[in-house]
Formats: sequence, C-alpha cells, structure tokens
Amino acid sequence: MPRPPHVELPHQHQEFLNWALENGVTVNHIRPAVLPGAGLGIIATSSLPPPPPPSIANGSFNLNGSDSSAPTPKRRRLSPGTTLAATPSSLLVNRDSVHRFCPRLPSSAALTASNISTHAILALALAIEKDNPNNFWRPWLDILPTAPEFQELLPLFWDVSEQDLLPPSAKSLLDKQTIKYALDWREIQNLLSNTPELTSTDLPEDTFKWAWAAVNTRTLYYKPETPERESSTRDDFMTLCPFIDYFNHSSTGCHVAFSHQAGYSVTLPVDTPRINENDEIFVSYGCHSNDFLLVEYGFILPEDENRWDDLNLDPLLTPTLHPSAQTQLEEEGFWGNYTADRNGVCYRTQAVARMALIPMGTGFEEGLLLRWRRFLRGEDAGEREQHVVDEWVRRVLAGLRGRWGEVERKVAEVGGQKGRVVEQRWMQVLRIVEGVEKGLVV
Ligand SMILES: C[S@@+](CC[C@H](N)C(=O)[O-])C[C@H]1O[C@@H](n2cnc3c(N)ncnc32)[C@H](O)[C@@H]1O
Repeated sequence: MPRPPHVELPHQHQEFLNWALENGVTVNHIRPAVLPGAGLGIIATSSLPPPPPPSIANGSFNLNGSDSSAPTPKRRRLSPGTTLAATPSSLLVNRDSVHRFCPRLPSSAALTASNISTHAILALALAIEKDNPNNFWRPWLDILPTAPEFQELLPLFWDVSEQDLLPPSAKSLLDKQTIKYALDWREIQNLLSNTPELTSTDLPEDTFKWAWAAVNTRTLYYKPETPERESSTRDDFMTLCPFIDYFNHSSTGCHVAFSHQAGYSVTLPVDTPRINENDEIFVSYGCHSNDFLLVEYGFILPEDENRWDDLNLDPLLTPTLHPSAQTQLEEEGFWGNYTADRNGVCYRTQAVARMALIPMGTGFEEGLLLRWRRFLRGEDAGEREQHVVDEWVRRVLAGLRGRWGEVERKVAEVGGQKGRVVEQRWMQVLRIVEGVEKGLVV
C-alpha cells in the first residue's frame, strides 16, 4: 500500500548518505526517505517511462529561447535493468571483514574454534563498536534503529504476557527465535569470560540484544569465494550492507546480486512496467509468511500484497497426535509443516488429519494404516472419509476462533503499534480460517 514519503532526511541520515557516496556507494534515480509506518525506505527520484518532453504547444521555451526539452547527456534515464544502488565489498561487515570493523575481537581461528554462530559474532562486534566515536562505519552505526524502536517493533522484546497474545503460528516461530537468541547470548558470555582480550568488556545483555536484533533485521546473504567455506552453513554468509539495508520488503522486489569484486547491487527488474517519482522501491527478503515477517522483522503486509502468506498449523496439530502417529508420519516424510491458506489446507494436512483419525494403539489400526499409505501414494483418493477429515479440520480451526475470543480484550488493552499489529495478524488468520471453512464438505 503506498505511503506518502517525507523526503527531507533527518540530519544523521544525510551525514550517512554523504559518507556512503564518498566511500563508493552508487545511488541512481533513488533516495532514502522517511516512510511513515516503515521507518526509512527508498523512493524513486525519476519516473518510468520518463515524462514526455515539454512541447512547443505548451510553451516550453526558456527565456533565452533555447528548447528546455533538449536531452541532458550526462545521466542515463531510469529504465528496466538500471542499477539503482551498489555497496562496494569494502563497506560490507561479515565474517570476512569483521576484524576490520572490530579489531578487538578474538582471532578468526579462535572464533571458528569456539563454534559461535556468525549472527552472534556480528552482534558482538556491533555491540562493542556501538559507541566508538572513531569507528570507520560511525555514520552507519548512527542510523541503526534504537533499542526503544526494537522494543516496540519486535516480539522478541515484548513482555511474555504480550507475546502470548500472538496467534499460535507466530508464537511458535517466536519460541524458536527465543531459543536461538538465548543460545547465542550464552555462547557470547562464555567467550567474554574465557578470552583475555575481552574479559574487561562490560557487555550488558540489553546492548547485545539490540545488536542481535540489528543483525537479524538487516543482513543479506552472500556466496562464499573459497570452495572450502562452501561447506559451511548459509548462516555463515550473513553480511551487513550499509545503504542497501535501507530497502524495505515486498513479495516481489528489485533484483539483488552479489559479487566479491563489486559487492552488492540492486537492479530494477527488466519487466518493471512503470514507476512514478516518489514511489517506494522494494527488494524481497524472501518468500515469507506474515507470521515470519512479524517475528523476524516486526511488520506484516496486507494479505493481498503477500503472495507467500499462509498459516502454519503445526502448533495446533502436532501436540494432539499419538506418539506412534508421529513415527508413522516421520517414516513417510509427512511430519510437520502443515499449512492452510484461504483456498484450503495443504496436502500434508490432509495426510495428518487422516492419521489423527486412526485409533492408534487399539489393535484396529493395521488396515487403516494400509489405507492411509494408499492415500499418500495417490492410489486411494480418500473420498470415503473426506467428511470426517473435514469435520476434524473444522474442529481444529474452531480452536483458533476460540483462542482469539480469549485474547481479543487483552490485545485491545495492549494498544499502540504492538496491539495493532497483533490484532491485524489475528484478523488475517481468521480470514484464512473462514476461507478454509468455505471449502469444507461438512
Ligand atoms: C533492512 S531494514 C529496512 C530499513 C528500515 N525501514 C529502516 O528504517 O532502517 C528492515 C526493517 O524495515 C522495516 N520494514 C521492511 N519492510 C517493511 C514493510 N514492507 N513495511 C513496514 N516495515 C518494513 C521493518 O522494521 C524491518 O525490520
């Protein structure tokens, strides 16, 4: 949904922009702007196609008589495929460059031996350098979101009583994130107490958590240059990328590319039909549901603007299953990842529903399990039991309506940005439930 930008930049962003340009960042036909509800983002400064040149008929002569529509040869016009922004490798902060960013860190060998995640190492570096006036990246450090901003935006920072108001699909993602964060913080505390260079470092948890959130919401992934590092996990190749981290997310966005020589670039897709001046320009952070966007980044998209949105039903379904049902599902590769969208439930949910209806442990399951496997292989369409399956799905989804009934008043009491985003997500969840119910045979 378009949000009218404020094009006048707060002074620290103007200073960052000057620093970025001086240090090799390319900025073409775009600029950062304040976008209410989304912090800062990037807007276009040109349109596509360009406005028609003024004609003689509408009086377009300069006072001195020269034709103002004569093309200016200096700058190429905005067109599909134009590189809008590029950040050189020298400004990226990642596992390869983190010692330049934060020389106080233990050596690479020591960090590798410690097995600490790259996310935690980048967060530690950011936390140490946060207030260093002499850091080369100072202008960029000055524009990172503040701790109070994260506290309002990101569920990780909310009180437990507020976190509990999230729909189960979002809450289960948050639980995983909380475990990941706690593990990283524990590893960092161990590192600080066992590393002579760092024992004097006073690192309050609040500062580390702020840095961990900054890394989580602002990193991109790059491909390693050295083949031996290709065996490492994707998380090892997280990189912070000044300027390109101004781009907000949409389901489809500009093309983002990385090369070790040139760094990161953002290019306008070749099929871009039109852009108006001041339109926001996006990149895509990936194929993410709104629950994921809410937990990881602190915002959701309107449902008709998120082609990847769905509802993960695992937290509702998996706790209700008999342990031997879990074993059967795992053996067939059907354990977990049960989803629904407004068109209905996925095939995996059909499979788990049929499994949930088998009376496991009663001695009557043999024949039913054979039939279940025939359904998985497509040898039995499963029409005979479709109505009981649909009844089961309806009952499970009714649990979501019930949960909203329990939390509705408390969400209203939370209010503010937090309360609003939780309520909006619940409304989207209930619309998915309605959509599924419409397609059920019972
Ligand atoms: C990489 S930063 C983008 C720049 C950021 N808006 C800023 O002010 O610095 C990612 C953060 O931007 C915000 N964001 C990104 N895409 C958004 C969107 N489509 N709507 C609202 N907020 C968005 C979220 O707060 C997210 O955590």
